[in-house]
Amino acid sequence: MVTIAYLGPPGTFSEAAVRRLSPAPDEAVPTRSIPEALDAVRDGAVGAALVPLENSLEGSVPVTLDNLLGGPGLRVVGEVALPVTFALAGRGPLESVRTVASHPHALAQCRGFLRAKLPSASTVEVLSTAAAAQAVLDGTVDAAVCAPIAATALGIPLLAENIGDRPDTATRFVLVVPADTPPPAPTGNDVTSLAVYIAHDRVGALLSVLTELAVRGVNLTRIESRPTGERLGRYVFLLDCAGHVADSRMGEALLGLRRVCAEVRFLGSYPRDTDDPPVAAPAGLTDDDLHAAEDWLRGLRGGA
Ligand SMILES: O=C(O)C(=O)Cc1ccccc1
Repeated sequence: MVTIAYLGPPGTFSEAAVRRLSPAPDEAVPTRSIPEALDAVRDGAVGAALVPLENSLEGSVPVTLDNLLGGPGLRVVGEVALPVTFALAGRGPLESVRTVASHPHALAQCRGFLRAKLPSASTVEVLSTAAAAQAVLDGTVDAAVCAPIAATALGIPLLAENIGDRPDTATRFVLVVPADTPPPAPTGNDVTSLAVYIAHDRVGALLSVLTELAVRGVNLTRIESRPTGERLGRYVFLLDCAGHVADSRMGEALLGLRRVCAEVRFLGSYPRDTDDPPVAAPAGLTDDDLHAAEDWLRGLRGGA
């Protein structure tokens, strides 16, 4: 039985994402914070953690990225893309709300509503959307931005529904396990996540990273930088590349990156949670083209 830690308490979007993996009820373990969920994997207290990584509107969840990069011993083996809709829950009426609590990412995605409808309310950042609903129940804040189900479970009235700045946002969660776990088998629609430390004293260092991928026909699906924390001007680049470490093209690209970067950390290869097919490799850059070229070279060298 693999137990999965998630950002609790029950009623968070993280719990909804965990349920998509269908663990038995006692196999999903709520934690107070995202670092606690990841540390529970490092300590061996649970077999895996499912943590939010990025949102289609607000971008990355820095605490997840920084914890994955800052600490050793973790690997990504899966993802869940979850549509999220936000409600305002609290004791009404709406005009009497003075304080609104939620997870920072949820508050950020409802900025338009909060500015328009509650311009003089103060926002209070808490560890999760369900913790915000609990704070309403405890009487420490007037309202929470949370999933409708979190409010209903606690018997808190909904003051407004679908309050996100866009109706169609999705959050991407990643399934994280101990680093000595081998990657799952390739499916043909996979993603490989890397942390790349460029050679800072080289002009064009980032361009050479992108070139190593492009010339091998590896499609970059996400790139962002985070400060390394060493000093101003030092960044690590987080790349998501379409493909699996077992694919020939990806292997070639990794060999290239290893040669031009100060450090390359492999964070994992795992199936994409999408119905969209992968972008096809350009002509001449498929794995078959690569194998044909390898055969040709072997022939030149007098091999079989
Ligand atoms: O607080 C939650 O419910 C979470 O799971 C984190 C989160 C917050 C906002 C959008 C998606 C996930």
